[in-house]
Amino acid sequence: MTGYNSNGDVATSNGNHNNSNSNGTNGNSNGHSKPVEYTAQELHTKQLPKVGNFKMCSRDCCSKQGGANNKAGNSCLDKKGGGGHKEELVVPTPQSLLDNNNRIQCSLSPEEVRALRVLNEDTYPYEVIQEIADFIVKRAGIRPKIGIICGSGLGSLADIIQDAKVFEYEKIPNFPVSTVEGHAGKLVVGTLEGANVMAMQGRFHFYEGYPLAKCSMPVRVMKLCGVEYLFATNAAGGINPKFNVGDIMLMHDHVNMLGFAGNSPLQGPNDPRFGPRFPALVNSYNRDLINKAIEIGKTMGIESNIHVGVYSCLGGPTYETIAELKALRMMGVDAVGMSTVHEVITARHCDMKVFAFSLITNKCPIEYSDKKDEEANHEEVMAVAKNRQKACCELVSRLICEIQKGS
Ligand SMILES: O=P(O)(O)O[C@@H]1C[C@H](O)[C@@H](CO)O1
Ligand SMILES: Nc1nc2[nH]cnc2c(=O)[nH]1
Repeated sequence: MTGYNSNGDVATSNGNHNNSNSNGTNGNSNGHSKPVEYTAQELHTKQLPKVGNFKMCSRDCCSKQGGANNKAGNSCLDKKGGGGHKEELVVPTPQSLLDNNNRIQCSLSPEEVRALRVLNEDTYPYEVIQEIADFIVKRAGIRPKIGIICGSGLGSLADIIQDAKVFEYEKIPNFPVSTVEGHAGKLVVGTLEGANVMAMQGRFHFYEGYPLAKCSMPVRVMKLCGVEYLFATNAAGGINPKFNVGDIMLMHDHVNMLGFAGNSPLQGPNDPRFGPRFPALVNSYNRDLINKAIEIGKTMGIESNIHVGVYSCLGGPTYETIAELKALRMMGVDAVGMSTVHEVITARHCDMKVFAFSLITNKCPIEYSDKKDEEANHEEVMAVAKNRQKACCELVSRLICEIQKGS
């Protein structure tokens, strides 16, 4: 189980379950095999053994032996030979964790309980975010000024960072894990064009099962690390008929479809140390940076591939129906995706300057058709992103260079 000591070092997170025996169990004295220990992150991911390997230990079975309260150690598991479940990893049922007074038998340390609580809460307390930021800054040895979130297939934006210190999400205490192809799950801290930067190679999406506050929690980590500018990038479908595959749309506004449905990364109690209860979102996208990016596009000779437009985030993971795409177009949306908006809201809430762009990876159809090749798919999204990574990297680094010149 993950815990971390006062130095902020991860105590146990190497994925080795040293306490386990060859069955993957580590029997304890109350008659139940204590399951192999997992880090908080592992509990949340696919790394757990298949359920097929488990044998559930029922209350009936164990109550004959004294149940979870049986301190004598003579449960079904401990029987040598006949009758016991010894051959298989046994996971206690919820009922079997209760003692005779229906109280939960719990042998977790306070750190383990805290890690599990953080894992299960929708929002992160300020103190936990501060701890994550301290963990990163201490190990990176620098305070980043610019935060970059790499969109699907755009992880190479982080590969151009110099003197990079790389943190796997799984090794950062209380950090979620990336589950989507094209999102490596690494935080890269270093320098770019002389600026201290940190980049997320992999973001968190609502459709992965994370609540929005968790999806955008790293933006708050960035803030507490010292980040002033957020660069958010994404792969998106082009709804504006003038957009072509491979074009770049600089975001100047968004339509928050998840917000229309009553979902916000700022839901829940507001912590004024981050920002106000009711933040305004007009002028969320920094005009100065948009204008600079347009100028950079001209000098790169790609002005005809650069647009300024409105992005909308849907929950995903499905791509849109024709009726949805028509509705979005009527609302003034130019490009549609499954991310970024909640990150921008979180960044504006804590007063970061925001620059964001969409790489148009597919043209969204607006007429019904039987043509399979007009349907969006993630392989195409990734392939287009790979093709355009050079232009995206150049745009980002030249814009950072401009920021550096002005500071
Ligand atoms: O993380 P982004 O928004 O770049 O990824 C987009 C949206 C989905 O995650 C995926 C669909 O292909 O690409
Ligand atoms: N929602 C959505 N996300 C995308 N990401 C890349 N392309 C698309 C798309 O067409 N729709």
